[in-house]
Amino acid sequence: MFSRQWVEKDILRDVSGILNPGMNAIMGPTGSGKTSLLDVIAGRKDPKGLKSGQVLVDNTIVTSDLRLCSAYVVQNDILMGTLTVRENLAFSANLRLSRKEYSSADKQMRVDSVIQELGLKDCADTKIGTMFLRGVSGGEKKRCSIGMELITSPSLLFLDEPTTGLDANTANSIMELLQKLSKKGKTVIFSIHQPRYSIFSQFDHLTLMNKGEIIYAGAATKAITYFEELGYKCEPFNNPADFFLDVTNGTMVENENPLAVIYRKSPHFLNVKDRLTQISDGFDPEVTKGDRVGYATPFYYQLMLVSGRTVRNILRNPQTSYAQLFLNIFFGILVGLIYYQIPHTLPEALQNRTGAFFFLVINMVFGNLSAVELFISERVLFIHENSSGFYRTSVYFLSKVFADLIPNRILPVFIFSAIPYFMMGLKPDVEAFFLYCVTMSMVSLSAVSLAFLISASAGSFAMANILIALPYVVMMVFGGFLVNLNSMLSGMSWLKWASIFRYGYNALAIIELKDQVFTSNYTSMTGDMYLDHQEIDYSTWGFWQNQVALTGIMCVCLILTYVQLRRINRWK
Ligand SMILES: Nc1ncnc2c1ncn2[C@@H]1O[C@H](COP(=O)(O)OP(=O)(O)OP(=O)(O)O)[C@@H](O)[C@H]1O
Repeated sequence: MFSRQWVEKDILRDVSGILNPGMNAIMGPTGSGKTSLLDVIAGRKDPKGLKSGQVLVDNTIVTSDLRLCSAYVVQNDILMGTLTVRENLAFSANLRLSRKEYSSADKQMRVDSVIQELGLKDCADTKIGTMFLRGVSGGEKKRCSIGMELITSPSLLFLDEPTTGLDANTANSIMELLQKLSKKGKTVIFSIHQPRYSIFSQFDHLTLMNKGEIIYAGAATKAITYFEELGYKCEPFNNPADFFLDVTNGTMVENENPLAVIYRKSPHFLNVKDRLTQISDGFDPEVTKGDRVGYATPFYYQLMLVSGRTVRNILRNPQTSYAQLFLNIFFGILVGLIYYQIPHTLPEALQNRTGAFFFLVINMVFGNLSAVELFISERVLFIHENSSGFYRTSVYFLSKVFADLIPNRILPVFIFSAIPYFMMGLKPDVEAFFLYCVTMSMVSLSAVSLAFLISASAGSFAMANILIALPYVVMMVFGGFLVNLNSMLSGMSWLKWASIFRYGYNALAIIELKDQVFTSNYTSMTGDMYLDHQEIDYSTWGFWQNQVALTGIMCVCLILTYVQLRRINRWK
C-alpha cells in the first residue's frame, strides 16, 4: 500500500532523424508514439524520462527554453472561453511580441492579418465559449489556437494532431495554411493520424512510427516506392496514408518490429546516421549551449494584461461573484434577525454576543469556500500559457491576488459586516465599527489564502474539498467557543495558535465587550470581567496580536500558494 512500484516502459526506441524547414509529418497508428516524439523534439517531455540521446535545434541542445522561442499547438484547444477570438489573439500578441520591436499598431495589424489568414473574420468578435456559453465552432477554435501561436511568426512550429475532430474542408484549409508557412522557410512539425490524400500530398517529409520505432523517415513522395521495394503494394486509388497504416498493422512479430529493423539497415537511414555522426563530432555542448531565452515583455506589463484579463473574465462570468454577494447579504440579514438588538441584560447580553461573533466568523470562513476552485479551473490554461512563455508564474499569482482577492473577497465582506452590526445593535462607535470591519476582512483574507493554497496544491475539486474541510473543521474546534482550550490535553492545545476562528473570535469579543457593563436584576458584570474569565488578553497589543496572527497566516498561505504554483509539473 505504501511502496510505489515504478514500471519502466520504453515509449520511443532508437529514434534518429533530421527534420528541415518544410512540412514534416509524423504519422502512425494510435499509441505508436507520435505525440511522444513530437514532445521530445519540442522540449516538452520531462528530461528525466529520456535515457539517452540528444535533440538539437540549429546546433543547440534543446532545453525547456525552446518552449519560449517556438510554437506548440496542443491537441485539445486551450483558450480563455469568455474572451472573443480577437481578444485571445490580442492577448497572445501583446504578451509575446516585444514592445521594443512592435508598437501597439503593429500588434493590432498582426492580429488582423492572422484573422485574415486563418479565415476567422466572421467569428472574430464571437466568444470562444465555455461549458455554459455556446461559442465558436470546433474548427474555428482550432484555427484560433493555431493563430495564438502564429502571432509570433515562429520559425519552428509544432502541432499535435491539428486536424483531429475537424471536417475534411477545414482540415484541408488548415494544412494549406501550414504549407504556405513552410514555403516561407518555417519548419512545421506535426503529428497526424490518418490524413486524406490532398493533405498527404502537402507533406515534404514523412516519419512513420510503429510501436515507438521509426519504420520510415524520408521524403513523403518516396515512401510508396520504399514500401513497394519491400514487397507491399499500394493499390491504385488507395490513399497512401491508409496504405501506410495497413502496412504497419500486423507487422509485429512478438516483440520484434521487422519494418523498423529493415529501415535501420536501409541505405537511406545509414546516410542519415552518417550526417548525424558528423554533426555530433563537430558539436561542442559548451560552445553551443545557447543563450537563455527570456520573456518578450516586462513584469509590470504582463501583470497589467493578465490582471485585466482576469477582471474581464470575472465580469463576463459573474455567477460566482453574484452568488458570493447574495450569500453575504443573505447571511448578514439572517445573523441580524437571529440576534436582533441584543439587550444589555444578562445572561442574553453575553451569550448572544459571543454566539453571534462565532457565527459571523464561521460565515466569513466557510462563505469563501468557492476560492478553492480558482487555480483548479484554470490549471490547464495556466500550465499551457506559462510554459509557452506568455507570462511569469509570479504575474499569474499576483493577477489573482489583485483581481480576485481584493474585489471578490474584501468588498462583499464590508456589506456582510455592516448589515448585522447595526441590526444587532453592537457598540455605536465609529472606531469599534471600523475595527470590526478590519477583523472581518482579515478573517476573510486568511481563510481565502488557505483556500488558495489548497487550490494550487490539489489537482481536482474532489481532492481540494477534502483538503479544505480538514483544516477548517480543526480550526473551528480550536476556536475557543466550542471547547475550553485550557482544559484540553496539553499535547493538542497548541493547535489553537493556528486557528483563524480563535483570532477572529477573540478580536471581535475585545472590540465589543471591552469597557461595557451588563446588568441583571441584582448583579452587574463588566465585559472586561468576562474577557478575564475567558483568558482573552484585551490590552491594545492583546487586540492587535490577533490581527498580526491573521496577517501571518495569510502571508504564509500566499507564499506557499506561489511556491505550489511554481512546483506544478509543466512537463508532458
Ligand atoms: N507517461 C506515460 N506513462 C505510461 N505510458 C505512456 C506515457 N506516455 C505515453 N505512454 C504510452 O506510450 C505510447 C505512445 O503514446 P503517444 O501518446 O505518443 O501515442 P500517439 O501515437 O500520439 O497516440 P494517439 O494517436 O492515440 O494520440 C502509448 O502506448 C501510451 O500509452
